[in-house]
Amino acid sequence: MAAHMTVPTDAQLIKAQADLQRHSLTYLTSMALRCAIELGIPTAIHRLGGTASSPDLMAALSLPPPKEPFLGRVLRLLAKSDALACTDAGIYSLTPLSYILVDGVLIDGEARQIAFPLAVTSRSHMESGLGLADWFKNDRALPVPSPFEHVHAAAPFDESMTLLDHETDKLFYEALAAHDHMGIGTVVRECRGLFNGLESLTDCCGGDGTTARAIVKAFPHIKCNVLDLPQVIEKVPSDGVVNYVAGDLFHTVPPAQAVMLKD
Ligand SMILES: C[S@@+](CC[C@H](N)C(=O)[O-])C[C@H]1O[C@@H](n2cnc3c(N)ncnc32)[C@H](O)[C@@H]1O
Repeated sequence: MAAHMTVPTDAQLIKAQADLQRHSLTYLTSMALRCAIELGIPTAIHRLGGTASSPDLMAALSLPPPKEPFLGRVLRLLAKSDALACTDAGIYSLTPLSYILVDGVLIDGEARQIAFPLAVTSRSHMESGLGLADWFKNDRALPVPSPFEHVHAAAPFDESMTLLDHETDKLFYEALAAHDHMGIGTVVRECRGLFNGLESLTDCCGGDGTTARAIVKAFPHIKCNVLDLPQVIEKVPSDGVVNYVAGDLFHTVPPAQAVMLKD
C-alpha cells in the first residue's frame, strides 16, 4: 500500500519552490567569489581608493561595455554574501572578507588567502562533487576511495595528483598552507592563556607545520611536533624549528603535554 503523504498547503508549496531555486543556485555565490578573484575586483576597489561603482570597475578592469549589467549582478551577489559592502547609491567597498583577497595582503605576513576559494571551486573539485551520487552507488572494497579519488583516480596531496594536474596540485598545497595559517595569529595574540605552562605540543595533522611554527614563534620555549602522513612530511624541508613526524594519527601520536587538532 502506498505510504500516506501530507500534501503541503499552497503557502508551503510557494515557499518550497522558492527554497528549491535558492538551494539549486547557491553555488553561484561561490562562483561569484571566484569570478571576483579572477577579475581582481577586491584589488581594483582598493586601487580606486577603497570605493567604486560598477562603471568605475568596468573601466578599471577593462571589461567590454555590454557586460556592465552582468557585472552589476555579480557585484550585488557579492554584496549580498558580505564579500563586498554596498551603499544605496551602488558604491561598493571592501569588507574584511574582500580585504583578505586584495593582492599583496598576507595574513600575519604569510598566507595568500585566494588559494582556498580557487582550490575548492577548481574544475577537479567541482567534478568530484558532481560525482557524489555515483560514488555512493559504487560498491568498492575498503578502504573506500574519496569521491575525488573515485572521479579522478588521484588524491589531493598525493603524487597521483601531481601527475594528474600539476597546477591544481600546487594550488591545493597553497590552499592548505592558507588554511593552516588561518586564525593561528589571532589565537596566539588573543588566547595566550591557552599556552600558559605548556612545554610541549603535538600538532596532529599539522600539514607543513605552518601552525606549529607560528606557535613556536610566539612561544619559543614550546617544543612542537608536527604529525602528518608520510607523503606530506616528506615534502617539508626540516627547519630546526619544529620536529616533523611522519605517521598516522590512528596508529601513534608523538607524546607531548598537549595534542592539537585544528581544522
Ligand atoms: C585540513 S588539513 C590540515 C589542517 C591543519 N591542521 C590546519 O590547521 O588547517 C588535514 C591534514 O590532515 C592530514 N591527515 C589526514 N589523515 C591523517 C592521518 N590519518 N594521520 C595524520 N595526518 C593525517 C592531511 O595530510 C592534511 O595535511
